[in-house]
Order: sequence, then C-alpha cells, then structure tokens
Amino acid sequence: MPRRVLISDALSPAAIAIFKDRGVEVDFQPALGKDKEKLASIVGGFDGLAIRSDTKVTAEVLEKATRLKVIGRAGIGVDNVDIAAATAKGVIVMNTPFGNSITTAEHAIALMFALARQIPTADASTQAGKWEKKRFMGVEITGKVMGLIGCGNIGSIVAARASGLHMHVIAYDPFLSPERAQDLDVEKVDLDSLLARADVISLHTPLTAQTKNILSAATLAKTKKGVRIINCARGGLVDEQALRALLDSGHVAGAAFDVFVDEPAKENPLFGHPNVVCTPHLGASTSEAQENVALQIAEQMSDYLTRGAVSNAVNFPSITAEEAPKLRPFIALSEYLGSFAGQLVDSGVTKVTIIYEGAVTELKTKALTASVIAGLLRPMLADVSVVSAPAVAKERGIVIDEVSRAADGDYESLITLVVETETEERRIAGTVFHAGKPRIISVNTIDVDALIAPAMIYVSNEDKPGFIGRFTSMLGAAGINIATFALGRDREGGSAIALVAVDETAPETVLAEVKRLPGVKEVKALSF
Ligand SMILES: NC(=O)C1=CN([C@@H]2O[C@H](COP(=O)(O)OP(=O)(O)OC[C@H]3O[C@@H](n4cnc5c(N)ncnc54)[C@H](O)[C@@H]3O)[C@@H](O)[C@H]2O)C=CC1
Ligand SMILES: O=C(O)CCC(=O)C(=O)O
Repeated sequence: MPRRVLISDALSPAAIAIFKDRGVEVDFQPALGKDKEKLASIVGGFDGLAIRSDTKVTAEVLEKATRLKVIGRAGIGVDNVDIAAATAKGVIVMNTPFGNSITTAEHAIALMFALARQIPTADASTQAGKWEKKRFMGVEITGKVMGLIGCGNIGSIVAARASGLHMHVIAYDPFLSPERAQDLDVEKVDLDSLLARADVISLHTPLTAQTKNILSAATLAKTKKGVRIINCARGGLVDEQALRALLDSGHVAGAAFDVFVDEPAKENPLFGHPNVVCTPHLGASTSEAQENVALQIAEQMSDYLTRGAVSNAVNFPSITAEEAPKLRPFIALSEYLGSFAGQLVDSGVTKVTIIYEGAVTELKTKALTASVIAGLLRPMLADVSVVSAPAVAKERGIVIDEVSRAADGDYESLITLVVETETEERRIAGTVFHAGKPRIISVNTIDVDALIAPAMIYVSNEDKPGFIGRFTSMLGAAGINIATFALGRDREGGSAIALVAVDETAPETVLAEVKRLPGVKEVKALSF
C-alpha cells in the first residue's frame, strides 16, 4: 500500500515534489492545522503528518491517528506535539534543527535595530506626515553588551552577528562548554552577571520547566536600567506582566517580541506600549528558511516511510538509509529474543541486560535495545512499539542495561538477552548469519541452533532416552506437523531443550499432555 502524508500547515510547496518523487502520496491542506476537529476526523488515513506551528498534535488527535508512523515538524520547536503521547503510540517525531536557525538569528538582530532606532514607530509617524526628528533619538549598538540567554544553534549565530557589529557578547547557558564559548568569542557568565551587565538581552532557549519565566519579576529587577529585551525563542520565557510594569516605569527601554505566552496573540500585556515592537511568530519566515525546512522534513519523512531511515527524531535514535538494511535483520533478531523471553517469563520483569558482541556493536545498538524491549513487552502489552518500548519499560521501573564487547566465540555477531524477574532469570542468545536470517543459538546457556518460525514449541526436559519419540508421536497424533526440530543439552544426562517449529499453534491440551511426559520441566507454545 502506498504511504500517505498529510501536510496540515503552510509548508513550502517544495515539500510536495519531494514526497511525490519518493513515491509518497501527499494531501496538502495548509489551513487544516487551525481546525482541530477536521484534523482529528481525517488524520486516521495517513502514515505521516507534516506540520509547522499551527497544528497542535494533541493526545486526542493522536488517538484518531491509527495508522500514523511519523510526525515531521518543519522547524525546530516541537512543543506543539504531545511527544509523550506520540512515543506511547510508537509514532516517531522528527524536526529540522538547523534549517531556519540563520533566519531566526537574523530576525533577532533585526528586532534589536528596530528597538535601538525605534524604526516601527518612526515609520508610522513619518508616514503620518509628522516629521518628529527629536522624538526618535536612538542608541548606537557598537560597543554595547549583548547578553544571550541560551547559546545553542540560534544563540551562537546571533553571537557571531553581534560580534560582527562590534558588540561584546556574554552568554548564560549552563550547557555551553568553556571551549565552545572561546571558539564563539563569547564570555560565559552566570545569569546574575548577565542581568547586571547586558544592554541588550536576547533569549534563545527552548521553553522548559527550568526556562519558564527565566525573566521573571525578580530577575527582571536585576537588569541594567535602559536594557532592551528580545524574545524570538518561545512565549513563556519572560513574564509578560512583569516586563510591562518595567517598561511603564522606564526601567526597561524597549522590548521586541516575536513569540507570546498565548498564540495567536490577539491581546497581550505588551501590546500598545510605544517602546514595544511585536511580530507574529515570524522568526522562521523567510522564503529561504521555509524552503530549507520543507525540503528537509519531506526528505526525512520519506526516508523513514520508504527506507526505515531515522534522522533528527526527538524520540528515537538516528538510523541512516545505509544503516537501515544492515540493521533490519538484527532488529528482527532483537524483537525475537525479546519476544521469546517475554513469552517464557511468568512474573514481572525487573531488569533486562542486553550484551552485544562482535560486529553488531558497530550498529545502532540503541535501536536494537528498543526492539528487544518491544519484543519483551509485547506479549504483555499489545500496543507497545519500538518507539514507545523504552519509555514504557522506564514507566514500569524495569532497569535496562546495555553492554558492548568484542566477539569472544564462534559468531561474528552475537546478542545475548538476560531477563531478570522477581523469581527467575532467563538468558537467550541469537545471531544473524550472512543470509540475513536470525537464529536462536542458546537458551539458558544450552546451545541450540534454531531458525525462528511463526509457531514454535519450547520444551525443557531431562536428557533421558525415549523423550523425543514420545513427544513427536504426541504431536503427530494431534495432527500437528513438525517443520524443523532443534535440540540441545548441557551434558549427557543433564538438562536438554527442544525448539520445534510447527505448522500450526499447538493447543493447550496437547501442551498439557507433553508436560506430563517423564522428565519434562517446562513446555510453552511460542508465536512470533
Ligand atoms: N521565532 C521563531 O520562529 C523560531 C523560534 N525558535 C526557537 O528558538 C529556540 C532556540 O532554538 P535553537 O537555538 O535551535 O535551540 P538549541 O537547542 O540549539 O539551543 C538552545 C540552547 O538553550 C540552552 N539552554 C537550555 N536550558 C537552558 C537554561 N535553563 N538556561 C540557559 N540556557 C539553556 C541549551 O544549552 C542550548 O544551548 C527554541 O525554543 C526554538 O523553538 C526556533 C526557530 C524559529
Ligand atoms: O514554523 C514557524 O513559522 C515557527 C518556527 C519555530 O518556531 C521553530 O522552528 O521552532
């Protein structure tokens, strides 16, 4: 079935051609994001949803998105997507972290000049025929201190532009390393120093619990008199009421805001002040940036939907289109190992250790670990997916340990899964041979060599003569055809296992009969 993508915001039409070239069907409805009900009513028909900031992908929308595999945000901030709900549904959320950074940094600089020279009000006054030269006395930018709160992609571009304007740039960003600060020619400072020293403060952080109201009444009170404040990042970083009070008192000389606590902002505490300049979330709105992000998101989404490549996902590790085919058989193996263990354990899983050995360690083991966990949890939770599994496991307090080491045996690549529950430990190992077929090569440290089949029977028994004959006759008498039969034992007369592929699932009654055979310790029907 062809993959279908819904574009529900005003993305550059350049995206459409990319989707079509890659064989993905597109429905372009640029105003749909503003109509929550209509979006929810049609989203169920699509594998991908491409958005900007108007579309709010809430848990309610995701509830209806029964076929959705990927949400692509043509831009940076993904705060209009309920990531936790998307992850829980196994939907990948990807963004384009760099495509609009330059444009947004340029907007911050444009707003700084608009404030310094009062360009919007001077323009309105001049065009009204007033010629008020005395009213619009500005300030020079050269030699002033630019204080950046957040110095990531956009903040560092603003830093470079501000340095070019002969400003002295200081930055407060706990995650900015001293080396990076030095490379950027930025002085790393604490927040209080920034507040005390900056002539212009520009915010460039995401909105998080730590950054919400980072400029509050208390911190704004520590700013230098005459400071100008620019917010091109996210509404909510600045307490708008507190800022208005300081604009009214004259402590803050000007504020330029592109983003607001409530958007679209129809009313706002900052509106109407003569020293305030506002734009309607235009930071990313240049034709260059919009083309960049539209092309990039269309490529990323198509690559995921048609080739399994994952890039710039906020809820899954990246996998390139070249890696995807190499990973695929190991993803299958990982899911089988997890599923095998999940079908064997009877009580709550407490810890999962996955040991990667040999060539497989070169692959994206995070994706393999997610696949193991998905396989493990699926027998208990039907809806779990590779994307949601790690979060679900964490929610349930399952400890996940990943170990990578050099090959130490007969296999080029080996994955061993150890699952601990309150009462037992299970250990299952597998590999992928050159033909790409996953195989189970040991169960509870007993060597075996079994291909995986949709229906299997696992038996653990004492290694005594007569068991195999009785077991196979029992299956034959029940009309169950054996496809393949793999045996293993730890030593003569010790513990043995059988992994039998059958053409149809063995009924409980047959399993109960097998269980009654002398020396049988455990019997399970497995399905993959
Ligand atoms: N107005 C618009 O149209 C646009 C707005 N944006 C927004 O701009 C913001 C910045 O984007 P990028 O630079 O690409 O993000 P980024 O992730 O590259 O940089 C964010 C920086 O904030 C820092 N940070 C995080 N918590 C902090 C804290 N508590 N205090 C100080 N610094 C902290 C991080 O260490 C990081 O260096 C985002 O919120 C994004 O959504 C992005 C594009 C367009
Ligand atoms: O798409 C837009 O216009 C908004 C861009 C934005 O805020 C972002 O990329 O974080």
